[in-house]
Amino acid sequence: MARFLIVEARFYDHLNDMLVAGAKTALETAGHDVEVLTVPGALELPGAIAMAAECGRYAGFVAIGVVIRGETYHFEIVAGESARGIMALTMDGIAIGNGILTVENEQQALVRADPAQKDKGGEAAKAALVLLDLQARFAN
Ligand SMILES: Nc1c(NC[C@H](O)[C@H](O)[C@H](O)CO)[nH]c(=O)[nH]c1=O
Ligand SMILES: CC(=O)[C@@H](O)COP(=O)(O)O
Repeated sequence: MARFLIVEARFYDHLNDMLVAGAKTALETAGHDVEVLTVPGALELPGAIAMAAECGRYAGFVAIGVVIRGETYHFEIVAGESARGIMALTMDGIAIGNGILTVENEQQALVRADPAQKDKGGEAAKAALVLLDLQARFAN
């Protein structure tokens, strides 16, 4: 049993609730403990995970967020930089599943967030579990 931290960027409440529920179910079904931390937006996710990783309390992380394209270049910044930051932490050996949706509209997000449909929160949690297994396999 390990302790996981779900870090959610709470930008769209109803979509977040579904993504977090899917992630929680996947982790708890696998027998792990879960805590949830909330940050304002997807750009805060990598920094928050980096800070939490420092304390050594968590075996792995799931980043949850929703970025919906607007009218400006902001979408590219938020979508690209949040993914880049999480990938950098992953390359440092931290077990993180990326559950940040980057979509054109709310309908696309709903289908992907819903645990009964694409369940991207659960998918991200399962990715974190795989990375945690790999950490153990390659530890010496
Ligand atoms: N537009 C979206 C954002 N933008 C906010 C940023 O993530 C950040 O919180 C702000 O720039 C302050 O640093 N965040 C999302 O999660 N989703 C969006 O669609
Ligand atoms: C992430 C986005 O594109 C969006 O939330 C911001 O919208 P806008 O580009 O219309 O300011």
